[in-house]
Amino acid sequence: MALNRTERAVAPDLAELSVEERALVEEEEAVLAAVQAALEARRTTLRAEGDLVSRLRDLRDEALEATPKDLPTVFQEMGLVRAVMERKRGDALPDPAAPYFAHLRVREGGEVRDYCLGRHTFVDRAAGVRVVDWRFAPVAGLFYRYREGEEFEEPFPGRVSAGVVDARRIVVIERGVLTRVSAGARTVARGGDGRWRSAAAETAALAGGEGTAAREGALGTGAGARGRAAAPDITALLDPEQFEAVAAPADRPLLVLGSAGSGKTTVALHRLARIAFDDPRRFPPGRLQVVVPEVGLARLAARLLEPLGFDKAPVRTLDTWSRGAFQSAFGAPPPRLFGDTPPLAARLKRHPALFEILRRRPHVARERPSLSRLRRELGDLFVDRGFLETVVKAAGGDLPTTAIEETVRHTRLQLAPPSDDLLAGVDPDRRETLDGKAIDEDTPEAAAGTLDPEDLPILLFLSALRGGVGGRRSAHLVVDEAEDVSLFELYVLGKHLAGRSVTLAGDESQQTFSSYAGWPEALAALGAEGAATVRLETTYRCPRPIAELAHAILGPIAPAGPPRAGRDGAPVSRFDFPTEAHAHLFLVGAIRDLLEREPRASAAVVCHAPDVARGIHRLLADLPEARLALDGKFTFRPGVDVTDVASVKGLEFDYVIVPDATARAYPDAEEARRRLHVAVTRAAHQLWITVPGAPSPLLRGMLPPPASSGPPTGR
Ligand SMILES: Nc1ncnc2c1ncn2[C@@H]1O[C@H](COP(=O)(O)OP(=O)(O)OP(=O)(O)O)[C@@H](O)[C@H]1O
Repeated sequence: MALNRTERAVAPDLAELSVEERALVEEEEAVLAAVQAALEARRTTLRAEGDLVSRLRDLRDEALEATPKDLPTVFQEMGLVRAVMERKRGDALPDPAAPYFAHLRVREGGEVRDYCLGRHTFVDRAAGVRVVDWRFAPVAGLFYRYREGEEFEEPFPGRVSAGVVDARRIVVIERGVLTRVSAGARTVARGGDGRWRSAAAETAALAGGEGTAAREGALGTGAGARGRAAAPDITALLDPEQFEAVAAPADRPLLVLGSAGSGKTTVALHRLARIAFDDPRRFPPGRLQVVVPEVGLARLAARLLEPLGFDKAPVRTLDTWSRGAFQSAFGAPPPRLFGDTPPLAARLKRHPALFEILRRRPHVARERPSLSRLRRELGDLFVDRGFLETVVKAAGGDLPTTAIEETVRHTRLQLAPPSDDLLAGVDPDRRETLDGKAIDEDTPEAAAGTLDPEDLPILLFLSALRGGVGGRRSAHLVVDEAEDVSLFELYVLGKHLAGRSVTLAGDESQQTFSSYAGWPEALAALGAEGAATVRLETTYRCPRPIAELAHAILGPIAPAGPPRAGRDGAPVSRFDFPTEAHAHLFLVGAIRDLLEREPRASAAVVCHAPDVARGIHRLLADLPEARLALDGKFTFRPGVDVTDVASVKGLEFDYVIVPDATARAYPDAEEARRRLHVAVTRAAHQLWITVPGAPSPLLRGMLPPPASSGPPTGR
């Protein structure tokens, strides 16, 4: 039987696709081939420029030895070579291994044009190739604002362009090879075997067949399996709402709100990149600043900024930033800090009530007070019971009265002279204990002569209030996870900003300190009143079952309205055990199994406290892919990070295990609700919860598995 033309033409790697899907892949492969050929041609020309450089060098040598008669000819040729070089020099070219991440085809009048969106601009008009930087306003506007098939009208330089979006595709190119194409709801991907499949078929193949993917009781959904095409570049995925926030005018402060995983960090960092692109003279890299509360998020933000063009990322944690600001303000590094502020004293020192009282306090000094005077003043306030009572009262029940005594006692210890001073005449050897430690280490006296980390922003605030700040000012500032940034910190950050170009991103449901005062108050402290506000509505990180559970965990403090999850996903699994030992053994087996099956996956065991993390990590210590990641020390490599809630804010993992959802770890209290909510919303694909002992009341509504079935074994 004779084959018709279409059947005969099917290449084996496209055989599993429908006719439309095949056409899609063939079209995108043609676009890629054209871009790569044009890039290769340009590179050849630039290589010739290398020849020109050596020719210029030779001509210089000739000029040194040339006779006066020959000299004009040599100079003339040097001039010619230089002119040719100037003409050929272009900006950095796109990387041929991944030259762009999206393709847009527009029809305007009778003319059809293809644009590829990438991180550099490269145009070869003769070849019809236009790779355009995503930050370039006119084309980006078309790509992010319109869907395939829609009519558009957008201002282009000097004209208004109107037409139809013929094609809008997101592509993944890995090592120069097209591996994924999405057009609207349709996605096709190239598997590890080189064959193209539709995305649904791809998932089933990776996870062992339809119906078994992401099944309850099995850890892993195939997200980290070998041979799976990479996910699209996040810059290609920005939704219209996110793009409007990214494109918001540079000089108006912007407040970005949204639930966990709705893209707040993504938007804030893309906005920074776009602002810097639009006006590089006003916003050079050295005058951009990103400040976040935690080390883990600082590391992540630096990684996210790399593809946006920032090799040396301007990211700092609040702690590092305030140390630097301290040095600028007082001309000296901060004094010795006490690492373990009693919790209630720490809460009081970060509380909005204290900020408000200090802000309103009349002060008579005309000039900026010295550091020692400010330290004395602060010390006096923190041992003044009357003053502290006013603060606690102003906190309206948010601070217990016991905070007063705890603060007074702790400050007294800090104000005492250090034992080094008292023991000045004593032989140094006798100032050590038997185990070689300083005589007051691990004793209450260790606080003597120290400040708390929480004191630095207060001192900076008091200093700024009375005489400005030192150091260079930023041209644009991003503050992420702003719900955990105190008003003192925001005030001082604001004073270090040259204008009003700032993005504040946060989610009040994720506050883990007592410092959150409300967004209007935060903006006022920062000096960013009148900010435009955008509330991102879609939860992208977590699939629906996790987003719904996270909402239920917040209970009475959840925002109104259920979360809008971007996609469906594996159900959340809960396993109950009589003891911690049983639970740990089970988890360790499941993790070992996962690492074998999905070596490219990232997983996190998010414990309520560091000592639980240390215990679980000991059971996995023989695996190089299992890392204890406390204090934000994440490497973002595949494998499993065993960590605690305090370290994971702002981060995400393919799979998350909460190993200790007990009533003791997560009681029915607002703080526990927020902490468990932060833990579960780190999961991008699947969430497991184990309960060793009495279950947390926050899991109400999430039924344990039927007793008869019991937890599955890890292997
Ligand atoms: N439009 C989008 N389409 C698909 N994925 C997106 C989109 N926007 C963001 N994401 C992805 O969602 C995840 C969460 O984004 P991001 O970290 O910016 O959210 P967030 O709101 O800052 O989260 P958190 O509140 O937990 O800090 C990231 O993996 C990001 O790449």
